[in-house]
Order: sequence, then C-alpha cells, then structure tokens
Amino acid sequence: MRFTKMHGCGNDYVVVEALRGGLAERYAAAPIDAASGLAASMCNRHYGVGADGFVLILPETRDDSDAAFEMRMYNPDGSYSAMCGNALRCVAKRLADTGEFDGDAVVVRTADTLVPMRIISRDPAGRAERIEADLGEPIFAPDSIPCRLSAGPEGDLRSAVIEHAGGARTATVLSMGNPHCVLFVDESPSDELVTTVGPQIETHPAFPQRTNVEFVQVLAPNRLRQRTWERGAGETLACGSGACAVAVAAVLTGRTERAATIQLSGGELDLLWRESDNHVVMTGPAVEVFTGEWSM
Ligand SMILES: N[C@@H](CCC[C@H](N)C(=O)O)C(=O)O
Repeated sequence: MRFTKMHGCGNDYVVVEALRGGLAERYAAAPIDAASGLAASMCNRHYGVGADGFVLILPETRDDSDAAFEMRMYNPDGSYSAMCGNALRCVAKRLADTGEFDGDAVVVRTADTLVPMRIISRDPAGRAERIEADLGEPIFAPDSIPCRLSAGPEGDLRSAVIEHAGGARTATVLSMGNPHCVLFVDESPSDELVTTVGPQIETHPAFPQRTNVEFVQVLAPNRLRQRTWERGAGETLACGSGACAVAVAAVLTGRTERAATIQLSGGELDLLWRESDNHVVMTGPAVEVFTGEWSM
C-alpha cells in the first residue's frame, strides 16, 4: 500500500489515497473503525512510519453531497476524529498535486462537514503550497460539543470553570466538528503546564468523548501563541482545528480581533472568524515529505 508522509506546520500525517481499486473497495463502504488498527500501526514512531495521524482519502459515496472526496482521519491511538484542519490542507495539496481536480478549488467532506478549500499559492513546479480551508461555523451547544458542563448566561461555554487535579481553571469550550477546550494563560505555555494539565483535561469527566486542549497566550490583538495537547495524540507541533477554536475563543472573550495569526510550535496559521457568515477560515501551508510503501 502506497502512502505519502505530509505535514502542516509540523503536525504530521500518513496519507493514503483509497480513491479506486482494492483500497477504495475495502474502506469506502466499511465502518469507520475498519482502519483503526492500521492507523495505530502506521502512526507508531518506533514500529511504524510515525505520525500524529493517519488519513484516508476516499471517493465521495453520498449521493446528495457537493464534495468529490471524503477524508477520514485517525489519531495514533486508533480513534477517529470527525475534523482535522491540518490534515485537510494536506489532502487538498495531495489531490491538487496528483491532478485529481481541475483549478484551485475543491470540496472535501469529513464526517457531516463539507469543507471548501482553495489553493492560495503554488511553487514554480505548480505544486500547492498554501491552502485556505473553510471549516464552517463553530458549535457552542454543550450537548453537541459534547461537554457535560452547563452553558453560562451567554448561552455558551465561553467562561466554563473546570476543576481538575491541579485546581480550577476557566476555559472556553467549543467544537469545530471536534471538541476543544481553550485555556488562556498570561505567559508562554510551559512544558509542565501542557504535559500535566493537558492529559487531565483531555480525559476529564466533563468531556464524554475526551477533548483537545489548547494553551494560549495573547501576544497582540491579532497575534496569539498556541500549544496543543491533542486527544488521542499527546502534544503536537500544531493543531488546525484547535487554531480555529482558539481564534473564536479569543474573539468571544474580547481578547483579539476576528483576523489573527496564530503562532504554533511548528509554524504559523492565519485565521479569520468571518462576520458575514459566521464561518472560520484557516490559511496555512501543507508539505509533502516523502512517499513510501507499507506491507500489509
Ligand atoms: N491536529 C488536528 C486535529 C486532529 C484530531 C484531534 N486529535 C481529535 O481527536 O479531535 C488538526 O489539525 O485539526
């Protein structure tokens, strides 16, 4: 089975195209968890390829969909995630570079979300470099995140108090198709904070499906520093859906403007929470590292 190793701001993925032939037959109609074991094996950094996630690109099989492709993304522990911002940009790049669509625009479905994407810039050989992805509207209803905490007076979880082993913290909790718990801190988030509080909140009983945890320092009204403890992966160098959640949380709590650049450990992403349609749009790089073959 051929695969492509890719990354977005250092958030790295094993990407497998299952668009036709045996792979498409094996996975397109199969239950989501059919690829969980393969994902865990390939993501393993000692016994596999090593990655923060495993991505399958499938043909769209829903009749009523505007998408031509489906993305399924799995964490290194084999769990499926309905959203993954950095992987989506990698998928758009791979599809563009292999001539699977014409022009600069493509729509990819992940779970029930249609994500329109656009190639913003290409290298001299015509390969996609920067990609814009519209992740749609943020989700605030606690049951839909899902989060067991009750909404505050504003009807959302912008100032939720989460009690954990190390104390109590105020967080903004929302979904971008996957759950995020955003914690603002006064100083650059430390290793100790991320690796101690991250796993405590990931598995906190308030989150029945666990959560991703973002630690964020505001640097300016249009610039933030983010570190992420990811559900099913541990700390990663970047999280695209997390950056979208951070941009929304920062606006909701009056910390930044709607357009902001987020500085992640592995690179930068430009974010816009658009006023006109409430959509969150992320722009950033996608990079191919190497291709390989996996014996099945
Ligand atoms: N790094 C990703 C998110 C990957 C999925 C996440 N760990 C989850 O389980 O929700 C991104 O760039 O969005």
